[in-house]
Amino acid sequence: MRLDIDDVSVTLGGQDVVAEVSLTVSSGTFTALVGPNGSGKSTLLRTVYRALRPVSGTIRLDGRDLWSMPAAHAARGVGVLMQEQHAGFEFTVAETVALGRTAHLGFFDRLTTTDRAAIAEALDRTGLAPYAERRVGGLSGGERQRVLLARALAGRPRLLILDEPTNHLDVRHQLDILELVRDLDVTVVAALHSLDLAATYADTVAVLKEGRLVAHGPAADVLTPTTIGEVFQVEATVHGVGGRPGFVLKPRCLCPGRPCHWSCRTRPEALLSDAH
Ligand SMILES: Nc1ncnc2c1ncn2[C@@H]1O[C@H](COP(=O)(O)OP(=O)(O)OP(=O)(O)O)[C@@H](O)[C@H]1O
Repeated sequence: MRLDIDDVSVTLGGQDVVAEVSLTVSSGTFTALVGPNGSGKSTLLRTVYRALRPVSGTIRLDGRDLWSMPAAHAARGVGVLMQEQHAGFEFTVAETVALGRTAHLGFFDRLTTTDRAAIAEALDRTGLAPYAERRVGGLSGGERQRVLLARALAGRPRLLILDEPTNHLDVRHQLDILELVRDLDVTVVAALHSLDLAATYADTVAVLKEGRLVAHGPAADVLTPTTIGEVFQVEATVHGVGGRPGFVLKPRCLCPGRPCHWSCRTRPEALLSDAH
């Protein structure tokens, strides 16, 4: 599924949280969304799965306007793994993953053979088949994250929206989840904090700063020391890893000659005050 975000802006609490973002994600490709805390990544993703309506701009899925199509139709095509999403602790893993079929069912419909096959496939892909009858409440944070991914996959989406999918996961499971996602035959847009993971797994990287898209393209073109430095306020050294960039980062200190202070990085204006 091709995703076209065209000139999208979102205002929340009187602030422009996303401003005039245009981004095209080709069918079957993986785009990583990176940017500092509060740069608008989650907000932009929320507009793509119809949790938030932009104040202006359009979002199209395979050329069709997202907000003109029936909600159920949009939900069938788009799988979502949100940040800090709650999985009902009292449900079993299989029951939770089955909820991923909701958009395909009528109100009183029972699960069909197709639904059951999709659920089994999602459990299998995420390595959760042996956990199917366990209660979600008894799982670790990382295992719960995989359950939520399985739930998203059970809907057999053509576009997968992931907001920090590697949260709570150990390094091995971070790699596993991104390998899995990359190898799916779906379009993926994932907010990631790790530049290394973004560079390793994404076909393209989109960089947000203060709600604006400042760069989009292959990681090697986009994640340069200059761009990383300007966007994240860090000193970046970029080195090649198997044709993909890898990064060594250290804080950029703006208070030369004095011991560096947290506020120099978070509030440069504090440098001017006596309090610093
Ligand atoms: N309902 C709201 N009202 C006012 N401001 C909001 C609201 N929701 C989000 N914001 C603000 O919008 C900005 C962008 O938030 P968003 O969650 O999209 O950022 P993010 O890039 O995903 O951040 P993080 O990396 O910390 O998850 C933040 O400054 C946030 O405080």
